[in-house]
Amino acid sequence: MKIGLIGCGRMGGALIEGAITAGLVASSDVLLSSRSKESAQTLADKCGAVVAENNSQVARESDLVLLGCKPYQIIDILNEISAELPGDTCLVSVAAGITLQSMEGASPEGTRIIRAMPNTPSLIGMGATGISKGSHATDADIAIAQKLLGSVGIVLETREDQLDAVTGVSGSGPAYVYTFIEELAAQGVKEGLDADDALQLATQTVIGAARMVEQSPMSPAELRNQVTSPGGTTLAGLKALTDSGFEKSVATGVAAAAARSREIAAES
Ligand SMILES: NC(=O)C1=CN([C@@H]2O[C@H](COP(=O)(O)OP(=O)(O)OC[C@H]3O[C@@H](n4cnc5c(N)ncnc54)[C@H](OP(=O)(O)O)[C@@H]3O)[C@@H](O)[C@H]2O)C=CC1
Ligand SMILES: O=C(O)[C@@H]1CCC=N1
Repeated sequence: MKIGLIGCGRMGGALIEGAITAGLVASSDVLLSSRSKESAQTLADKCGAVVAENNSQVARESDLVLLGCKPYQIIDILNEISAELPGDTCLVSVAAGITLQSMEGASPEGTRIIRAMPNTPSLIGMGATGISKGSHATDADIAIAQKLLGSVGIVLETREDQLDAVTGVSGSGPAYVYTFIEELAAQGVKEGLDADDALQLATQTVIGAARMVEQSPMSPAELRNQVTSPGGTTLAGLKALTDSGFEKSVATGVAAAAARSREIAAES
């Protein structure tokens, strides 16, 4: 199978590197194109893939084309490559908010399209992705997309109308977690820790707690209870967090990202 990537940025690059590293595709069977030759060449130097002349060559010569460009570029790129698609190509888009219907409308009749919402921990094989099937895509296409995206993390198939929620939770989620780690460490410094120590402690705490949720049979609420002694420090910390709107902040953050995803869909 030949895989093409149009748009050699962070997300597309991570997915292609993951697929090659996992042995899903040989690097010589991966074709790359980007707006600038430099981006495509930089990725090719890292993973051994081949730089194409342009987007059209990628469309012509690939069995599966991964669209790794920004949401506002997707429809223009589909218009640019449509005439070159051989007819049995499967397209996989990672663009936030760009619906299957709008992509199908800008592609030749019958084009098989999968819409995906990955996240940047895919760069280290720890991604979380939601995927949805377009009206012409087959179960075999979903299986290939599961393998491609599964080479860099977990993949859940969802309804397309759930992808805005996926974006709010896991697509944008890493940024919320980075902010949390930053704040945890910053206050640790104010409480007397050295900056390096505070960042290490905050980071390991988030990794450890996430692993506990993943590996323990207990719910997050039960795990929280285990940390919280009556009259102790955690209770004091949790009360202050709630009083200053922590849960509400997280909820409004997720809702705003999901709403923005719906807004991009309405604009496209
Ligand atoms: N970053 C994230 O956390 C996530 C991003 N996404 C989605 O992934 C997509 C890419 O985002 P991200 O990787 O962050 O962005 P980047 O800016 O890193 O990558 C976008 C790439 O598209 C290329 N590009 C622009 N115009 C064209 C064109 N006309 N033809 C071919 N390539 C083009 C750019 O090329 P060049 O470098 O040569 O200028 C760039 O490399 C977006 O649609 C986003 O919604 C989805 C989930 C998470
Ligand atoms: O911010 C964005 O639009 C992209 C999509 C999800 C994460 N980053």
